[in-house]
Amino acid sequence: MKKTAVTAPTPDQLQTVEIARSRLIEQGEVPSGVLRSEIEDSWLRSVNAGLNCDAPLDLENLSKDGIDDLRDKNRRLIEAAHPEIKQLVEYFRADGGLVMLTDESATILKIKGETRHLDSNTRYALAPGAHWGEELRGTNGPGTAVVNRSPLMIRGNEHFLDSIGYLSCCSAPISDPKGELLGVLDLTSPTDYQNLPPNLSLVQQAIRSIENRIFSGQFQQHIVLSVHSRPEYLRSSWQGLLALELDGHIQAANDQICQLLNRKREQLVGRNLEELFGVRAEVLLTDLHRKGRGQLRTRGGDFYCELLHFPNSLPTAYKAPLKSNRHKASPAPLHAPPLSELAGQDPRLQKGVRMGSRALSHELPVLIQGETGTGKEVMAKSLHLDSRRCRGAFVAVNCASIPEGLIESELFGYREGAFTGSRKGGMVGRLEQAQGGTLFLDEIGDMPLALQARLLRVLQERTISPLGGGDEIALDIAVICASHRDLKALVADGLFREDLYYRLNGVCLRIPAFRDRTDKEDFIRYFLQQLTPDGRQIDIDAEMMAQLLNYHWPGNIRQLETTLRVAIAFMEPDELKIDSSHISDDFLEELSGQAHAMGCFGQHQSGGTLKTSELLTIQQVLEQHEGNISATAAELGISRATLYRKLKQLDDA
Ligand SMILES: Nc1ncnc2c1ncn2[C@@H]1O[C@H](COP(=O)(O)OP(=O)(O)OP(=O)(O)O)[C@@H](O)[C@H]1O
Repeated sequence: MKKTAVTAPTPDQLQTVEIARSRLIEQGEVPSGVLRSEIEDSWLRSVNAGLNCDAPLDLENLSKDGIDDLRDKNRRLIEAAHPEIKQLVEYFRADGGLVMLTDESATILKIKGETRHLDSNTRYALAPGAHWGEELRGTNGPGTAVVNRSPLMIRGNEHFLDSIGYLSCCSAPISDPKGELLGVLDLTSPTDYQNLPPNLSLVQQAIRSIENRIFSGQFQQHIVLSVHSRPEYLRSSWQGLLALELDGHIQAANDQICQLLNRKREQLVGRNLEELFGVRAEVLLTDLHRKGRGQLRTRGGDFYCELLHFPNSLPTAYKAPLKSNRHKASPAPLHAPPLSELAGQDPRLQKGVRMGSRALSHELPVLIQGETGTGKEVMAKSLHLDSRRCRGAFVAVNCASIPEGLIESELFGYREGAFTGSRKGGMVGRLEQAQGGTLFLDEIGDMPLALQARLLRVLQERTISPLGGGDEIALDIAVICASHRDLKALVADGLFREDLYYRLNGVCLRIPAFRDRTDKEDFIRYFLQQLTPDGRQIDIDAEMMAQLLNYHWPGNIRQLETTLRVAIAFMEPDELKIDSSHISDDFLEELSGQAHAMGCFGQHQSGGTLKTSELLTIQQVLEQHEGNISATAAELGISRATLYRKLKQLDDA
């Protein structure tokens, strides 16, 4: 998106527009060099299109069927823009703001906000299905933004038509990941010149969030990285985005990353990560899975990056064993291994899934605890598919990733007036979406305290009343929660409500860290088979297997998955055994580094490899948290006292 410098007009400038307008009306010509250049160009185009300033507004809008077709065609855009439109409408309601979304030809798809100040002709012309192309309505926010392909504001009588001279617009184009125009977001309000520049910034920020959402949605089958030169902007609306193939080829880049790297999109797309940043994809991915954050180096400076999305890895072979009629009534097919396969041969996991399954059948909530990447969400899905609610929806909510201000409406929904079947103007919350099925609250430890009280009430009373009032709805859902943080420790620190903890904790399942599973070798072979796309029978060389079994896997199954997928990708079609040539140098170094460390520890310790690997993990997590004891203890799921005790062992070792 091009940058635009905008300021509020001075009284002189406003008078200049008046004079230019008189010239246009009286002499039929646009004076040169008097108006802002984008307005002058647009007025000229309007005159050349044969328009007059007093042309009528009440042109024919699209029929209802036409509007439905248009909305169908633009469904992805409408859904992606929904949260920002809602926020802007709420923010500007008191100022008489109207927020509209148009398609790429400036036809209105959606318009929300205050219309009381509009005259009836304008109200008719500002409705879904009305076309605001510049050739029809002259200079106007959406129409001119479509022509200019850049954000702009149009102040009062800079509009070409006299009849809308009492309005001002802030408009900005929305583009897809290839840079193609999708539509325009526009904020129209009664003329208030002083506030226009900040309003335009808000619209531009909303556009960035919408484009990022479209980007992530479109590249579900790819690796998506969030990139920025400053870590605090990762995962924000300012983030740069790159979509990659597993081998590091860049499939798409958003506007922000082009600006950050000072490159055109075509200089990024189609090239390999290694060419641009000197790092191979598998090395970066290993790093990202291990540390959560990586670095990309360029001559112009270093950039931080985080993994936003890794493609859903469960291949078809993995999805097959589910009973055939389970998904019939599900809103979307859900894939997860059957409980027996999920538990493998590990007795603790086997007991865990038995208890979880029993708890759900007795309508008890299930709490799943385990380090990141151990498979908490997979376990929740498998439990759901094994339960009597398997035909209902499985609705997952990540409490850590929804902004605090939105989590309440996301969970409980809201309504405009009472609900009838149509949900116009309202939103069905995630709790209600899970009706008849299972609600999975991931990272429950990150839920804000105020909302914890509301959730507790819902779980006790089994009813919800969406924001905005209306009838209560009786809930028939199973609830599974998960957290990698030790909820008991959070309760002790006053960060999690004790009553909610006991309410959620019908049964607590602890998924062991991968390093602690007793069936590691079997699982690695089983998983390898599931991940091999073409059904080849791939095996692992004995030395390599020994190293994998000794490794401490801080990223657990998620990290194992990346390692295996990368290894498979680097095998020649006729190769059938994974050895060190298929593993990145970086990871090999880490594997052998650990082997060395294990050897050293082994000489001094009688506790054996489990103990050693535990200490190594502690050391690593401690480093990640820069020595912060509380954070390390929370991540490891142990108390601070236990951590101190274990650190003493580390010193003694
Ligand atoms: N038993 C399993 N079989 C196959 N794949 C699994 C299994 N467990 C986990 N995975 C894979 O490992 C990855 C991480 O799993 P999942 O997201 O369920 O972990 P998590 O514990 O919920 O992680 P986080 O705490 O980071 O949210 C996923 O890609 C998932 O497909």
